[in-house]
Amino acid sequence: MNQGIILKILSEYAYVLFEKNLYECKATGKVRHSNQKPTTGDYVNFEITDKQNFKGSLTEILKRKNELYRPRIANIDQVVIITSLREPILNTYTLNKYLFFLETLHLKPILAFTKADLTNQDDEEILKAKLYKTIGYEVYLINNMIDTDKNWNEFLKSLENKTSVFTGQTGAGKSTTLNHIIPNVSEKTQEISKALNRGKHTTTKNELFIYKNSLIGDTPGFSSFEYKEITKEEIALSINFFKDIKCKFNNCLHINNTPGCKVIEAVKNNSFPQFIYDDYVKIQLEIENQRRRY
Ligand SMILES: Nc1nc2c(ncn2[C@@H]2O[C@H](COP(=O)(O)OP(=O)(O)OP(=O)(O)O)[C@@H](O)[C@H]2O)c(=O)[nH]1
Ligand SMILES: [Zn+2]
Repeated sequence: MNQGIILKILSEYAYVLFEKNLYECKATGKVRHSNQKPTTGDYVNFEITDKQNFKGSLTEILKRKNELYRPRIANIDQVVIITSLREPILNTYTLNKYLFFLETLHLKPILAFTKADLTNQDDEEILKAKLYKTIGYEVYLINNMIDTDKNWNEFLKSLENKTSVFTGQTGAGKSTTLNHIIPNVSEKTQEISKALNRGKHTTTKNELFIYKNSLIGDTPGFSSFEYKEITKEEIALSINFFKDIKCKFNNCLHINNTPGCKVIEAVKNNSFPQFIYDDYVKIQLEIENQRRRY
């Protein structure tokens, strides 16, 4: 019995990483009949059935610590939200939407701002990006046009020994950043596929790539937010920086000028960024309007 991790699923096969090799595994009846479907990121027990051709059979899916549904990836340590500072210009509303969504799922967000080379130090976008640091997030300003610099090395460090998933808007630089971390990532994947005799490499939308002791998943972004299942209260209660402000009202949504609300006070006396608060209010309204439609 061996323990490995599923890097991708293609038709009825799960590709399991074990001791630096990828094994093409089929699920045994026991797994097929359980109500758990093998998922990218799953830790699994499997038996090697053909050592030479790297084939095996899955015998058990181990308990998941968490799971994203779109894309389907399990056991995520952190989600890197990739946002461009320029081209397209910083859109904090989309960023904050991702951020709040992750907080309600209790997934750790990391903020990577790309295209730093297209900005100047005192640009509004840079100042905004840096404000996220002051409210407790890990923030990295990235330039993919040069090989490496201090910021880049720090960003790489944040990925060590973890399973990270990249997400972000179209054009933000997800693929470029992944290729910067793992040069020729698609060719490398192809080599593994060749060893498995599967001829042509097929990419899937939820695949984990290997970087040293880490795994990284590039996703097309949470294409549609599942805000439908999230309540206004859940968001208000999940956001870590609001927890730190400690509003004295238990079920406060921190909106509508609620008298005595500590969050609103923090915004008024500039100890909390106004632009993030404004996006928060917008998102709360959006959820309210969504509800009305049902
Ligand atoms: N100047 C500059 N351009 C960058 C940087 N990072 C990415 N780009 C460019 O931004 C464009 C979009 O990058 P992609 O990596 O394709 O973006 P993506 O997020 O994968 O986009 P989708 O595949 O549509 O989701 C490309 O032309 C990249 O060369 C950067 O740090 N600086
Ligand atoms: Zn409040």
